[in-house]
Amino acid sequence: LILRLMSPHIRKYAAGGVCTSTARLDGKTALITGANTGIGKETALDLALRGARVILACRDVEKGEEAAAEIRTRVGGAQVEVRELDLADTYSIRAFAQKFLREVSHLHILINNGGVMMCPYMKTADGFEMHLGVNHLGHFLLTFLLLGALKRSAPSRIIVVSSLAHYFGWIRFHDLHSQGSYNSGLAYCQSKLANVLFTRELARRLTGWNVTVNSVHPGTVRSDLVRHSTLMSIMFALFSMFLKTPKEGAQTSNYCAVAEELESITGKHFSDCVPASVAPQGRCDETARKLWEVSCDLLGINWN
Ligand SMILES: NC(=O)c1ccc[n+]([C@@H]2O[C@H](COP(=O)([O-])OP(=O)(O)OC[C@H]3O[C@@H](n4cnc5c(N)ncnc54)[C@H](OP(=O)(O)O)[C@@H]3O)[C@@H](O)[C@H]2O)c1
Repeated sequence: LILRLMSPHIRKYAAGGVCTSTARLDGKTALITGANTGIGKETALDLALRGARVILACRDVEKGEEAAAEIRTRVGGAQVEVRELDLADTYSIRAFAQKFLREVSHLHILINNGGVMMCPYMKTADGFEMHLGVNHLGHFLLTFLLLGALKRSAPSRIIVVSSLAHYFGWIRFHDLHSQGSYNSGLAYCQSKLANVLFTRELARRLTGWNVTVNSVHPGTVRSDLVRHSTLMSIMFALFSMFLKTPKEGAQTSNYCAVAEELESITGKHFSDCVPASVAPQGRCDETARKLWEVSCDLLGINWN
């Protein structure tokens, strides 16, 4: 009863920051990974409402088309399309990028949103541990392949959806793929720390290109992300009142994608639509550079 009475206040507190920018995106192209559900779908909806051409990059095209249809019914004249992208397969990422560059060519907003959390030990098609492979390496390769389009379209923005969980992670260079020991929670945290370090190093390398990159923590959001963990699913169900809705969770990504005052802000971390602190291990340039080199080696790319 007490919780029920307090519910509106709890919800107001849990909702967090709101993106108040009214910026329009007519003529701009935005690409969002993992956009068929959760935070990604709401981010796509917001960008479509602002007039952008929105590309939903999804591993399951059918689910992507359902999300696109929903966006079209909510936004008259929405320019939304679905393209297949499996972040757990570098072949799929390369095929996606090749087709994208051939058919779309310009890209003003890239939102690296798709992700997995606390899944049982699994490997990607290329043999990478799943969290590292999807959440970090998949987006690392995608960004590398699309960077030319982002530079051509500048000013452009990259948003990396990380998490507060990066605070609990460290990069286990000696056992990056958790072959020695595996803890699904730590594997998730490592991948989210990798997102923050990637953002830091990429921002440094993009100086002068008018392409910004920032990472975000969306808040704790009611979504399917916890599907692999029974414990987390129960906790999320019990405390759902304290969690953000996906729409609320999308606010910080939207803010970083459109806010006029962020035009030249890069290499930062945001939460609730304001700058947020980064864990000490996420501020280490040496680790960021080493992770960059290791990622390039794993993916067989030369990104100087
Ligand atoms: N929810 C939270 O509390 C929270 C907190 C902090 C950070 N985040 C981050 O926010 C982002 C979005 O999470 P969410 O809460 O919206 O979760 P979600 O509802 O589970 O959405 C995740 C999206 O990623 C996609 N995805 C998973 N594996 C993929 C792959 N191999 N290739 C392409 N797409 C793939 C999923 O596709 P399918 O539908 O096909 O599985 C889905 O579209 C994630 O990066 C997550 O780490 C979430």
